[in-house]
Amino acid sequence: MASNINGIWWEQAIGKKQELVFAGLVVMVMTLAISWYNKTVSSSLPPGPKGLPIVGYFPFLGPNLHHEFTKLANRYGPIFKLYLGSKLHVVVNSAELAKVVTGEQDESFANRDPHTAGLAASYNANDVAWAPNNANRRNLRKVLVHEVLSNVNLEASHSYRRDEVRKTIKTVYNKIGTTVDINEISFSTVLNVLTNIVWGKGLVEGSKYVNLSDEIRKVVSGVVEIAEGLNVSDFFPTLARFDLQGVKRKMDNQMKQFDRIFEKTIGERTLENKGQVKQEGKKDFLQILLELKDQTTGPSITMTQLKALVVDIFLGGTDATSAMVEWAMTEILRNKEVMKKVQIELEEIVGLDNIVEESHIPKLKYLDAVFKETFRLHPPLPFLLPRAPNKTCSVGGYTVPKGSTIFLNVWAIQRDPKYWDNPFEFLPERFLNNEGLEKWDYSGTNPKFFPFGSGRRRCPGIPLGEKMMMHILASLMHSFEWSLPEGEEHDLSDKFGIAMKKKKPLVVIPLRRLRDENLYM
Ligand code: HEM
Repeated sequence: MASNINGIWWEQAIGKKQELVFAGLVVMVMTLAISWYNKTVSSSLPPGPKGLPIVGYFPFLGPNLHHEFTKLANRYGPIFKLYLGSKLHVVVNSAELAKVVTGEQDESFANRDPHTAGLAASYNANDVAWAPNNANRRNLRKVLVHEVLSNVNLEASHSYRRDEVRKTIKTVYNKIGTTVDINEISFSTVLNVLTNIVWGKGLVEGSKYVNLSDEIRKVVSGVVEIAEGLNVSDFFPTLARFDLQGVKRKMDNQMKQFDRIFEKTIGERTLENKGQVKQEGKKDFLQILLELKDQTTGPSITMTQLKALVVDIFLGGTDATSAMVEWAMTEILRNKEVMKKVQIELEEIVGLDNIVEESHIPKLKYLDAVFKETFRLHPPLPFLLPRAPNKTCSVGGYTVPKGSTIFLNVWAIQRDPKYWDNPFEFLPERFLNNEGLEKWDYSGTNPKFFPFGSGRRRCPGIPLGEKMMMHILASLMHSFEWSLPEGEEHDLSDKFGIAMKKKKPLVVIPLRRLRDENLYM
């Protein structure tokens, strides 16, 4: 019995030993596999600067990320990586590789990884800009492009844009001889245009007309200010739930203000619509969206998507459009030859006894080239909106892991001497002379020039943005002569943000240009 027990014990001991050896072998193989994986995968990651433990490359970066990344591109080449906190970022700096990301592999790269502020400002990515590339987003984008921003709707809403531009010209006329902040007046004009296009006549509370633009201006400015701040949680996702800097809390508060405006306007409109037969013809965006929400056949949207889409329109439309008017005007005023050509074109196409109408815009070829050259040198989103691949991909022979943050450095590409002669000179003619040889438009099909993005995530607001910025700038240049206050000089310094703006705002003095005073009324 004892020997039997001993035998069993021995067999068990041998069995245990074999298990231990086996377990040891498994651990060894796994360790080797992990180290092999780490070695091969990390060595196949793009090159890039080494950072510090935990914080990564953060401490070495200045506030103007587009300048910093372009310096790194000169050192590490067309694609480089860097860790910011614990997150891997990959920066693409050549037209060839941008084409791979937004063309050949666009489907994999068409996702976003929204930061805390973006998520809170988009009703949890229920919008177009921050949503992952799923069926909901594709449906909503179709609604935005084909239903809301269709040619017919844009045409139907042209009087809103005309009225607001006329009001701005009148305001500037009343300030003749004094200073005008170009970004400020452009931002107001765009915001008023968008408020009118979205809400039509606005809101009547009791018997009082409520000016929605003022309320929306406060919220849009608040949202932009919060989103522009650096949020540590975005770079250390494990800390996100603590909301250390209160970014989520502050953004949620701003969004409550948006929501309050929505509740009031949607409530009032729903009451108005009750019992009314659906009207065809001129409708504001709110009406179009409410009808889609109630639609039982064809494309439809939820109430949350409706609100998120309206927020996208305000946030996407205002800052970038007004920044572009300011940059373009700065470049015109500091390049006397360009200014002369812009004025001659306006005299020929519009005439000094007339005001600029939207119908003139397609004929203003030189001004169009001025805008393109301005977009080349001062793209308002120098890295577009960051993307995040939904699977591990290979770009330029390097591994780009799933979920990493991708910056497409359009700022560097559009100034690269490899693609552009005299890249730092402001030469609108380059967009005219090459006609027929190269396609220059905002569609993103030319990988050397894609300030509105490219591929599935390209900006859907191009037709509206283009109409607004051309109309505002053409009207300002046609109606007034402009000069800097005495002793001031033009300054091209920029400041990275939601939209890249001038560091020093363009503040200039208008003088009357048109003969007939009535044209300013
Ligand atoms: C001059 C004015 C504008 C500029 C420079 C601009 C620029 C951009 C850029 C660079 C992107 C990112 C594209 C990418 O990641 O590939 C974008 C996306 C977007 N823009 Fe614009 N935009 C302008 C006007 C507008 C307007 C007027 C609207 C709305 C009516 C709008 C709505 C959007 C939306 C919803 C997205 C997200 C698209 C997506 O992720 O699928 N933008 N815009």
